[in-house]
Amino acid sequence: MKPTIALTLGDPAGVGPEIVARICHDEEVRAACRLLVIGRSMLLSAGALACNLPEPEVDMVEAGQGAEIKPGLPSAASGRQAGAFIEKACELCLNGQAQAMVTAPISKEALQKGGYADTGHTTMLARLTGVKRPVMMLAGSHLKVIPVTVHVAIKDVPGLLTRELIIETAQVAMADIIKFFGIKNPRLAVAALNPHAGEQGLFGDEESRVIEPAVQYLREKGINAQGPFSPDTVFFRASKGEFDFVLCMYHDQGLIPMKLLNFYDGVNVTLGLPLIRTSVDHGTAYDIAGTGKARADSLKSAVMLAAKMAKKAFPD
Ligand SMILES: NC(=O)c1ccc[n+]([C@@H]2O[C@H](COP(=O)([O-])OP(=O)(O)OC[C@H]3O[C@@H](n4cnc5c(N)ncnc54)[C@H](O)[C@@H]3O)[C@@H](O)[C@H]2O)c1
Ligand SMILES: N[C@H](C(=O)O)[C@H](O)COP(=O)(O)O
Repeated sequence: MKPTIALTLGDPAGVGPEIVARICHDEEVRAACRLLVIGRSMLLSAGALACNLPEPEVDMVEAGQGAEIKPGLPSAASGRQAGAFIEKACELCLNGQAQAMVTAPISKEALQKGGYADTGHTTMLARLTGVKRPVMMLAGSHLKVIPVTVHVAIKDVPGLLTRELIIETAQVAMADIIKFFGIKNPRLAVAALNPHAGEQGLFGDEESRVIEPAVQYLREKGINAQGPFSPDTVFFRASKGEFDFVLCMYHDQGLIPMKLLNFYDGVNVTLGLPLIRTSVDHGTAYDIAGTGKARADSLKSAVMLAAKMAKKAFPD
């Protein structure tokens, strides 16, 4: 049976309604899964109109309160709706009405203006499902990266990086990667924090103090982790096939190379949840919202991957 995918519209002031409308007309997507769009039908219609597409014929679950939304203008109301769509999709996955959820982009600022304390989907879904350590993975055909610290100020990164956090992040990620992606012994490269991996302590000691002991522990536990490697070359090496995944010490360390190589078809996957969630790798693109210019490739990759993961988790 085709898995049902709960697909949220994202922040309604962003490009979400447009890319969702595009996906609803995609034959390959329709063959791989049953889409269940979560949002407001008026928004989906407006997205289709902006893209010059016919009204999508798709199952829909109405969620959120009605509000006046203007493309390109995020607000408390758009954030509130975006949050309600995520809550509904999560609920449908937890009660078995959907086998996976895929999210169109939201703005963390609008979400917070809308009354949510979360810093994005990842932390919101962790809160809703009672998970302590959700793990973000950005997966592209050339590069797959897993940041250890995520939406935090750069000045806070060294203080947040602990041996335990690195170990837990890697263990959660590897467990789900083995389960969903069928890779038996994933080759995990661990990036250093400092230039040239600290150059033997000349430029910082996080490598010897925190990262090396974590890698050592992971290896003792049977995880094929290597490093810490110089951040300036480890992504090149991984992109050429030497490693399957790179564990990164902070958000931009991993997401810059990943988006540079895979912006249009990259997928954001949340690991460690009791449900399957994938998302686009791009943001709300307010600068082009309402113009019909947004590409739906990343959303298509996210839906196709979610369908594949759901088939693995819920075989016929
Ligand atoms: N999955 C998510 O929910 C997610 C992911 C990343 C960023 N965000 C949020 O999005 C907001 C805006 O972030 P940003 O401006 O840094 O990044 P962005 O990805 O929204 O935009 C960066 C540039 O890429 C272009 N772009 C983005 N998506 C595109 C698409 N599908 N087709 C064509 N061009 C596209 C935009 O027009 C813009 O020029 C922020 O609030 C951020 O937190 C959300
Ligand atoms: N760091 C993610 C990215 O750039 O793709 C992103 O902001 C989305 O985060 P959530 O999945 O937590 O909303």
